[in-house]
Amino acid sequence: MKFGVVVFPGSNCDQDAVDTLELMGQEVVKLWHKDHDLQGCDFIMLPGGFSYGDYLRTGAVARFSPIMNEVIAHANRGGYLMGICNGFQILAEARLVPGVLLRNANQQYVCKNVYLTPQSPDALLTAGLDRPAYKIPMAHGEGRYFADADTLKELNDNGQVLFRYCDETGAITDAANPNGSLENIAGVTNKGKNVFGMMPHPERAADPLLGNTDGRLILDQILKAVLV
Ligand SMILES: NC(=O)CC[C@H](N)C(=O)O
Repeated sequence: MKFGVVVFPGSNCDQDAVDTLELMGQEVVKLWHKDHDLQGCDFIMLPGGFSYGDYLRTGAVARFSPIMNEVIAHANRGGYLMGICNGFQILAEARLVPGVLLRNANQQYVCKNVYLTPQSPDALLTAGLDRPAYKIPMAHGEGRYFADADTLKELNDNGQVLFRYCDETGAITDAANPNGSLENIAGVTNKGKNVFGMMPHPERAADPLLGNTDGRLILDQILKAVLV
């Protein structure tokens, strides 16, 4: 599987994503936001950062970058696409996943480790995860997931919630919700389950040198797509 990591002006987790995917033994190229060529990549990753300085709303400008035409076409063809943090914000702005990311409830940028419990029984990213909780770092100011009641019902009914914030035992509590996200939602997928968005950063917890490899356990799930 060939991976492409899109670089927008203001991306700052693109190299973390590349390093992690290389650590996982994958072929990976960077894709410049002004290009129109996905270079034959099977899996596109939108990395974290502050694309276009987070002006207007996070992800609102990047969503109109030239390469997004091809990224959207790729997703609409059923191609795999994942957005992490700012990448998730861009996916939401592009309406490739349901819902929006609002300013954190405490109005602050929050940077800390959180626990995530996998929810979707049949999404590529979560179906094979068997632990109650994974420790993953988060770092954002606009990560409060929100969707209207109908959308929320649809997400729950279709198994489109990927992760919820929880405590270290996997219990989904208000105290474990770091940003006021609706129903502790930390990540969602689209109806076709080929587009994944999550706020915390698995790629920052994937190298043993960094002392936490829970993120690697999550990202390894992607590789199952090559085996089927
Ligand atoms: N690490 C990130 O991608 C977070 C930055 C993001 N633009 C924010 O909400 O603050």
